[in-house]
Amino acid sequence: MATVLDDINAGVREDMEARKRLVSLAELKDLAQAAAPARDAWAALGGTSPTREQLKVIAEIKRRSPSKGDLASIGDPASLARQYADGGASVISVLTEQRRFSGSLADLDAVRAAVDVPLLRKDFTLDEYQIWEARAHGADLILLIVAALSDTQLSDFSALSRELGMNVLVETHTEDEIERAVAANARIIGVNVRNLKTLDVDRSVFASLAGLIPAEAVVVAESGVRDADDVTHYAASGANAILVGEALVSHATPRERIAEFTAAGAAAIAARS
Ligand SMILES: O=C(O)c1ccccc1NCC(=O)[C@H](O)[C@H](O)COP(=O)(O)O
Repeated sequence: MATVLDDINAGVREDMEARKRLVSLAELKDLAQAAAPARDAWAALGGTSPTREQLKVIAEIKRRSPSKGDLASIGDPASLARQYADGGASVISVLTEQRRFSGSLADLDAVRAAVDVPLLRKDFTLDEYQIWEARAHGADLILLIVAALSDTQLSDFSALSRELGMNVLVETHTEDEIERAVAANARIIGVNVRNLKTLDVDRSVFASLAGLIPAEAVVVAESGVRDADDVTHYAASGANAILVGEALVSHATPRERIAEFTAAGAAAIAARS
């Protein structure tokens, strides 16, 4: 039986084929080569810090989702991105998937023009075309979901992203997926506590898997942050960064919310050492 992730990916493929008819790969390559160099998301997430005593926040621009429906209208993604940057977000994640999340590459362009913070193009990457597209639109980091890719795709897509100067967030949800991420030499590894095949959220998944990730990698806890207590739980369990969508887009003052999460994370990291 097809999973939620299979259905999403089928729509992503169809939409990508339509874009390919409008913008050829050759044109995208020209645009990517003309773009300003990618910003260093690895450093922004503390990858170069020997102590990693701060919890980094990846703040997501997310209008709707398969699990929750409409979250926020976000008429001006650039304005939201500026609030995220002012609050201290280390990376801004822009969901560009259209059918299920109401995102677009236009959102990525608007956010790129508004902030200097490294940007994650958050999409379901299934083809090298999307990697060129991400770079052409100013992304610095792309998402690879292990559950959706073969080992060959994982390593080929990672290699292409690196050639283009971008970093890769490799998303996992099981022990086996972490092994595959590590085998692909991933250095930013996310554990998504949302099972993308069923949409169940189980925050305990993070603590049970984080310890399997090598110490050199930046460890990202993805999804399910509701409040500072969840941040404390992830940071105490080994997170170097958190990826937060709903709790920011549905909050009246996302800037303050990010500062609150950063403080909660730093306190938990200090307590763990
Ligand atoms: O959010 C969903 O319902 C979803 C469903 C299927 C595939 C992916 C999905 N979300 C992508 C994400 O990973 C989240 O947007 C991200 O981790 C932030 O999650 P949250 O803070 O819980 O909004």
